[in-house]
Amino acid sequence: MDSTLDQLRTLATQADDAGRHRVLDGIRDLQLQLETPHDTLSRFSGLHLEITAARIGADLGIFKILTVTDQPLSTSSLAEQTNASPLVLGRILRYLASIGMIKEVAQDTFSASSITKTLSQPGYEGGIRHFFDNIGPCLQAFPAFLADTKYQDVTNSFNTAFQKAFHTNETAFQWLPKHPERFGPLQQVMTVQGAAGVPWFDVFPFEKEVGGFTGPHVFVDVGGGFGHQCHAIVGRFPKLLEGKITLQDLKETVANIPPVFQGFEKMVHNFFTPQPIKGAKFYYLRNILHDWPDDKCVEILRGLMTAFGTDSQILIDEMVIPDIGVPWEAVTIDLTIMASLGARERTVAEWHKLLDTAGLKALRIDTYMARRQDSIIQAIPK
Ligand SMILES: C[S@@+](CC[C@H](N)C(=O)[O-])C[C@H]1O[C@@H](n2cnc3c(N)ncnc32)[C@H](O)[C@@H]1O
Repeated sequence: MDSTLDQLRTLATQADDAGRHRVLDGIRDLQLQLETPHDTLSRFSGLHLEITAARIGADLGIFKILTVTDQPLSTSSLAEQTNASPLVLGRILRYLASIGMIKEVAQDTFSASSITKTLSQPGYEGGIRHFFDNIGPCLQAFPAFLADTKYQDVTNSFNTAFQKAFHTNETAFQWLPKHPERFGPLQQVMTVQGAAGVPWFDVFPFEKEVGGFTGPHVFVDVGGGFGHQCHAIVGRFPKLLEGKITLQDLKETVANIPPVFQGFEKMVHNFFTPQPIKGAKFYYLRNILHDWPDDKCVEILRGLMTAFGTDSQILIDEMVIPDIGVPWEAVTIDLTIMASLGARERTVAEWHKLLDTAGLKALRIDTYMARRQDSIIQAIPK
């Protein structure tokens, strides 16, 4: 048995990303096939608890303490550092160890696993808080929301499970910025979302497409969050981009950008108003259109087109989901944004239709992450 597991581990660690996922998917399928009804029920019983315990671990700073210390710590030492009762903490620690978030190395003694180290970083801690605090209540409200609305398509960002969960008439992106303890984690997790794998500008021929463009604005990251994409691309193409790259987002985002993200101008801009930077080469939208139903996407795209010069184009950085066999990560996001935003992930046909309605056409689609079909859609006027 151990040697079979070792073989699988070797196979996964030596494979490329697609191969590693094939191993992971195989293990997942096998696990489901081997489950008894009791196992299925046990798995269900832990679904909410896993993210709840992660949230408690993050609140107490357990992941950071174990990562920074980088050596085994006893429950009593962790209790002292966190001001938690050793009795409560001990039970939480043994649960976290049982699901691999930390490692149990001896009785009442714990150390950091690779997952602990991941969860100690701001982006992933943001993920814990975002999924627990923002997404959790939406998913709790989702079944009743769908029943109330007779299971009709959810295409109105003012009428989703979000409004039911948070007792508001505002959209998520109107309400969340007024609640920094919830909006900050959303922005943090965006900085690491899709961070694995090849950057998009290694696949899309960025340098060639800039060509002989001489205007003052090469790249505008519209709704770019904390500017992690601006930071990455100016680092790769400093000569092309220094002084010619701008991040735009809501004022609550721009005011809180961590200093680690730098090398670009910052501008407060609401993308439902006309674009103030005229004639840029690229207007870049990453994970923006998947947050909105079609009519709102058309508004955003048309707002950008008011600023177009002769060389301007829009780069849409999104999933292009297949018609069949959509990977579970992609459908997870699809249902999450349906519940919280009234939005959707789109197939290639749906992208073409959306662009056509806005008066655009796709010149090319470059897929840079095969598994989720994360792609750059290069769009120009029809
Ligand atoms: C899903 S996040 C994507 C962030 C970033 N582009 C990325 O891919 O990591 C959506 C972003 O849109 C911003 N946003 C939402 N409504 C906006 C608006 N009306 N104008 C400008 N930005 C907005 C949010 O603040 C957030 O940064």
